[in-house]
Amino acid sequence: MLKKTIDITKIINGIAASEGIAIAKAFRLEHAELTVEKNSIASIEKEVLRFDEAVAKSKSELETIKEYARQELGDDKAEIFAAHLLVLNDPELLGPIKEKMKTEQVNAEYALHEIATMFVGMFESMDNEYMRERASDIRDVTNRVLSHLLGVTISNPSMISEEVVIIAEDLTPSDTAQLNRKFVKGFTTDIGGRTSHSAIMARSMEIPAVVGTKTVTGDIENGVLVIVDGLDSKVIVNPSAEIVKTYGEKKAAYEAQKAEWAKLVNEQTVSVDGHHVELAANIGTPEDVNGVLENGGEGVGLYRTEFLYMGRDCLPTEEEQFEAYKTVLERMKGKPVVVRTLDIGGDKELPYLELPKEMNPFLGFRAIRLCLEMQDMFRTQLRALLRASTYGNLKIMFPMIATLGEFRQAKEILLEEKEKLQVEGTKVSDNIEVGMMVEIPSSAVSADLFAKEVDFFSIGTNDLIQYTLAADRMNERVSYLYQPYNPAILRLIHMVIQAAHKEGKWVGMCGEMAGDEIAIPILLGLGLDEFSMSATSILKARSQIRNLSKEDIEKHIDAILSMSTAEEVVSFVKEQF
Ligand SMILES: C=C(OP(=O)(O)O)C(=O)O
Ligand SMILES: [Mg+2]
Repeated sequence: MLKKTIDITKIINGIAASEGIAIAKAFRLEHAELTVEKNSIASIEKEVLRFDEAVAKSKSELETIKEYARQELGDDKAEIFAAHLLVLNDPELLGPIKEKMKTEQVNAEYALHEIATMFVGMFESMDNEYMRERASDIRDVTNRVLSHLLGVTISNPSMISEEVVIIAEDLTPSDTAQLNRKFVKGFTTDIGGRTSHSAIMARSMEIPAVVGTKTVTGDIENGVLVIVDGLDSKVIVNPSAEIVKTYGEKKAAYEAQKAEWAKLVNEQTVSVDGHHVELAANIGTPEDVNGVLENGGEGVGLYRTEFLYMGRDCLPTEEEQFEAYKTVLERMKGKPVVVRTLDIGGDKELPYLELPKEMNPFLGFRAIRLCLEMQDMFRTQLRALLRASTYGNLKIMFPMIATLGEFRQAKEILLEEKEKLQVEGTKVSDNIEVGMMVEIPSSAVSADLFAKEVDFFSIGTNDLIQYTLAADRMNERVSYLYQPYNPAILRLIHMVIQAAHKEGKWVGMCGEMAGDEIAIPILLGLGLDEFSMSATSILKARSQIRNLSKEDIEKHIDAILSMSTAEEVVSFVKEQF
């Protein structure tokens, strides 16, 4: 409900979900009130039929939206609706609803609402962001069925035919897929985070978006002028003519800059003084390769394979995994693809493994520790990888290596599976590099020992920072300690690169720090060989590196490594480079 009319300029802060600036009139996307009452039913057969009809209508609508999404957004985005259709075919959801109708003699709306609320609550309470996001899928699908039962029309954002900024509590995946880029210039929501479906889709559609503002629907009326600043995480309501002018300039400058970056799509990443580094992308699914190619990625620096294992109720088979790895390798056409073996645990749970709850999951039974114990699962993944290795330039890396013993054991298992495959007559590439993530301080400190045995390192700063400063990467209350430029982190990175180069090995970085504007000059100066980041950051990073001189930065490296605080490092980099 709208709280008040605003006619003065107001700035609302949120989370930048998609870069860029949008200036247009507000369009409130309101979802119809779906009020559910509990009634007793005389003829259960008729009520079940009414429910089945509502499900059928919802399916047919979803088929239409899926087709629209396929044409406008591509196959991978249309897959979301294929997933919604699966929900509507899922006996684990439909069964309990019908059961409730029958046993309690209640109306379909009530039974649907009760069971859906139970499932949504269950997913939302999971300690895992990916699973929590699935709650919104279930809510989306079941609301569609409910609207048919209640005879209420739900909003249809594809009908928008003038330039607008969408204001919504949240955008469901079906809302987002229906957005026409020609008219929808940006959007802003009360809830959501950077990894919600709507945020991911906004980035792939390149629609500027600020999510998680908490208040936009309470603060913005239809038709009011709104600026969505997806560069600085702000929404400006009722801007003055002067602010509109300033933002018009900021938007033009950003677009001109993007057009400049786009010219670099087929260029090499070479510094002013001729030093080449590789800019690679982090991916989670084979579909993500589209973004890597569109943004001129020189390789895949981190394929997070755990997504293959998530959002399902059993382990993926060797064949399923083989197909996924083969697709990525083939589509990258001989460019390096670093596949990380299963990194489950911590914030990434697999409910079907039914592992006991731990006091400190980030310090617990996760990643390589789990794989070395659950060897059947690990060997299946390694076999799929080895079989796929002949389709491209595969490199395998193990996550969360704390001791040399773990690396040796993991490599040993890999070699055993390779030998078995060869005995069976299956071809396996002979040039697979085997490396490890450096994300635990023990491996960074002892990098000289590891460097003798690995083919490469990839520094995982997301975890390395949390373990070095003992600050949970998910806990906002200790986020002040999550400091990429802390002297301890820079010194560890320096040690790892020095140790690897001494043994003639290459070093990459696949933590978020690799795509960070402040970190890039320092990492270049420290000698990092490969920077792996989200695909949409590649062109910007390439442009930055092409304007830096490695030799120049090297002259300042000792000074940077001697600085006492992260703040000192930041102001020095801003001033110098
Ligand atoms: C890249 C990393 O791995 P993840 O974010 O998947 O833990 C890291 O820890 O830096
Ligand atoms: Mg990690």
